[in-house]
Amino acid sequence: MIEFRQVFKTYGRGVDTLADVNFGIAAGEFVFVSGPSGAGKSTLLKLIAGLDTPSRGTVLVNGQNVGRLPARARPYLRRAIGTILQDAHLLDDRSAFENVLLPLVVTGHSRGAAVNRARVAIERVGLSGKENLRPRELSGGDQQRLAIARAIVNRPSLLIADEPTANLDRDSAHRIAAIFRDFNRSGVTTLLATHDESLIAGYASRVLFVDGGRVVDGGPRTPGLGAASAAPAGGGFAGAPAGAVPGAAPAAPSPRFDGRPQ
Ligand SMILES: Nc1ncnc2c1ncn2[C@@H]1O[C@H](COP(=O)(O)OP(=O)(O)OP(=O)(O)O)[C@@H](O)[C@H]1O
Repeated sequence: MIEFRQVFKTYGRGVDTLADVNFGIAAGEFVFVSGPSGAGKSTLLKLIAGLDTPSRGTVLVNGQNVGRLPARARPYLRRAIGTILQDAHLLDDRSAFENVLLPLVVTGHSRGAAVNRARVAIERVGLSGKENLRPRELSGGDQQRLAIARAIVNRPSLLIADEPTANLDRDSAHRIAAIFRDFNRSGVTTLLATHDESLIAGYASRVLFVDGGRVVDGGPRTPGLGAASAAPAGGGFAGAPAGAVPGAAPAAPSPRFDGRPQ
């Protein structure tokens, strides 16, 4: 589902934030992206989400070269990927419910269908009863739940979250991680960037370590969670040496992002 081939990312004339990065993630995997502050975890996620482009190399998502997508195709990519960035950008002049509704309105759903979907999303993240509160009236954990509901309301096949448990106490962090695990079990490929070793330790799943511009594939601890059973253990790249170019990831049926028929 995701493949990095000899990817470099350099900001300005500085050092390479990412240098010769190669890995693959199969549909259905649950993967942590770990590494020290400033290592390039956010950069990695932004390249996948099409929010930034590589300086060199190829980033493929569902077989499509994200860096080369024409501007008109980018909205389709964004809809297929639920993205939760560090700054959630929740809209404080709207209720929690309206925050979740908005992506559906933008994608042209009828009001009735949008309301139904938003209700389901709110329920799945455990925010029922808090729909009418403004984001600032929610706890940090509930704000993360809201950001997740907004990210999944368009039913993406891929969910990417950048430090979704930062600033949360341990219990809240683990409850948020459990929400991601549940989405993964329902078939959504999930990538979580985190510093939190205790979070990673609680899940027997694959870890990509980002450090010094390189990405080292920690491989799977055990076969992936939930829907990962649809993919080979570790997404087919188990045991690959760090930096090895993986084989083609098993392709999952997926929408094209360029709006053309499949
Ligand atoms: N838009 C940008 N312009 C210039 N430099 C950038 C930009 N985005 C990231 N960087 C630099 O790239 C490096 C990696 O940043 P990135 O945010 O990807 O790291 P991170 O691992 O996510 O860090 P953290 O865990 O602290 O969020 C840093 O040195 C950062 O200053």
